[in-house]
Amino acid sequence: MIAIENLNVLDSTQIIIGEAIKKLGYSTEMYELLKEPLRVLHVRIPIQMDNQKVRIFTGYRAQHNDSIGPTKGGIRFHPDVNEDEVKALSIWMSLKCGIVDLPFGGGKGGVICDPREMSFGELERLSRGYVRAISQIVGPNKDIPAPDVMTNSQIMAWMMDEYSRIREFDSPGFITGKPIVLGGSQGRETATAQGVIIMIKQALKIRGKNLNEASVVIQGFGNAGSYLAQFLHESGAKVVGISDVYGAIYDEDGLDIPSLLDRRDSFGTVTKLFSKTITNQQVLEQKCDILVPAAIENQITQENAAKIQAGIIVEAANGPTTIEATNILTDRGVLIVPDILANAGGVVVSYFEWVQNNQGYYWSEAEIESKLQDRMEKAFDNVYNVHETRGVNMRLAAYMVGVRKMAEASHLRGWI
Ligand SMILES: NC(=O)C1=CN([C@@H]2O[C@H](COP(=O)(O)OP(=O)(O)OC[C@H]3O[C@@H](n4cnc5c(N)ncnc54)[C@H](O)[C@@H]3O)[C@@H](O)[C@H]2O)C=CC1
Ligand SMILES: O=C(O)CCC(=O)C(=O)O
Repeated sequence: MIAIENLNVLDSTQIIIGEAIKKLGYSTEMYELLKEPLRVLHVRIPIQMDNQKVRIFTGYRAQHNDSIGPTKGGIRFHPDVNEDEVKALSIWMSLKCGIVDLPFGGGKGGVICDPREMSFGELERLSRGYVRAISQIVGPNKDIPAPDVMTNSQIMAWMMDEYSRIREFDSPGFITGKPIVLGGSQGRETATAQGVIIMIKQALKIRGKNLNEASVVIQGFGNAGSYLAQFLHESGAKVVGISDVYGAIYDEDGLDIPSLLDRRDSFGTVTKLFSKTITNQQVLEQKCDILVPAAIENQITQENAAKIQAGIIVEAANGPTTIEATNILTDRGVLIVPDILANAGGVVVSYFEWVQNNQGYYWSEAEIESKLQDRMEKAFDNVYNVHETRGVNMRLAAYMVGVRKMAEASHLRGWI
C-alpha cells in the first residue's frame, strides 16, 4: 500500500533544503539555521466591515534570512493562508533570490481572508490594517513586500500610502508591484509570466522543440496564468487548457485566448461562463506538450503524477508539485522547471522597481525586458548545469544554486 503523502509544504521544503545543504558540504548547524525563518510575526487585525460589525483577521509576515540584504516577497490574501505555508513561501523567496542573484533574502506575508467576498472599502481597510500591524518589521531597507495571490497593484498602492503616512515621508521603495504613477516599474505586472515564457523557451530548446509547435495547459488564470496565456498565444503556441478555482476548459484544437482574457474577472475567474467544464485535476492530465501550474500548492501529487501527459512542466505557481510527484515525473523523463526558478521573473522586476525607486530614475519597458531575460537565462543555465553535472533532479539543483550564497553570507557574518 502506498503511504499517504505529507502535504505540509514546510516539511517538504525542509527535506529538500537538508539535501541541498548536505550535497554542498555545509554543516548541520547551517541546516538548523536555514530550515525556518529567522522571524515570523503573527498579527490580529480588527477591521470594521460594511455592516458596522468588527471582524478580526489573522495575518503573518515571515522573514527567512537577511544575511544578504533586506528580505523580499509577496503578500497573499487567501482563505487557506496558514503559518507553515507563509514560512515555506518565505524560504522559497530566499532560494529564488539566490537563483537570480538578487541582493535580498526571502520574506512572505499572508492574511486569512477571501477578497472575493469583500467590498472595495473592506479590502482597503484590511490592506492598511495589515501594514499598521507589521510596520515595525518592514521597510525599504528591512523587508519589502509585493503582490501574490489575490493581491494586486491597487492593494500595493494602499499599503504604500499607509506606510508613507506612518513614516511621514513618501516611501515608494517600501513595496513593489505598485501602479506605474506611484513608482511602479514598467513590466512588473507581466513579469512573472514573462519569466515563465523565457523558461518555457529554454526547456523547449533542450528538448529540441519550437514554441509555435507546442500545446500548453495552464492551471490558474490570474496574474501569472492569464498573461502567460496571452504571451503564448501571441507567440504562436496553442493554449489548449486553462482553469480557475471553479473549474477548467480544454480544447485540443486550441482555446480562444483573446476572448477568455476579455471575459475574465479581476480574480482570474472565467470558467463559470461555460456550461461544459472539467475539473481542475482533470485539466492537469489532458494531452499537451507543456503543463504550467499557475494557481496554488500541492496540485501534482503521487495520486496524479503518473497520469500527467506533458513532457515539460514549468511551475509558475509556488509549490505546485510534491516531492513524491517530482520523483515520479523525473523517473518518467519529464523535464521540470521548478517554481523557485520558473516564477522568479516577478521578484526580478520587483528588484528593478526597488532600484528605480531608490535612484529616482526609471527605465523603459525594453530595458526591463532585456535585463529580465539576461537574468532568467543565466539562472536557467546555472540550475540545468548543476542538474547535469551533479546528477540531481532539477528541483534539488535549484535548491543547491539558491541556498549557496545565503549560506556563504551567513557564514561570513559569523552566524555559523
Ligand atoms: N503574482 C506574482 O507576481 C507571482 C505569483 N506567483 C505564484 O503564482 C501563483 C498564482 O499567483 P497569481 O497569478 O498572482 O494569483 P491570482 O490571485 O492572480 O490568480 C490565482 C489563480 O488561481 C486560481 N485558483 C485559486 N485557488 C485555486 C484552487 N484551489 N484550485 C485551482 N485554481 C485556483 C484562481 O481562480 C486564479 O485563476 C501562486 O502560486 C503565486 O504564489 C509566483 C511568483 C510571482
Ligand atoms: O515580487 C516580489 O517581491 C515577490 C513575488 C512573490 O511573492 C513570489 O515570487 O512568490
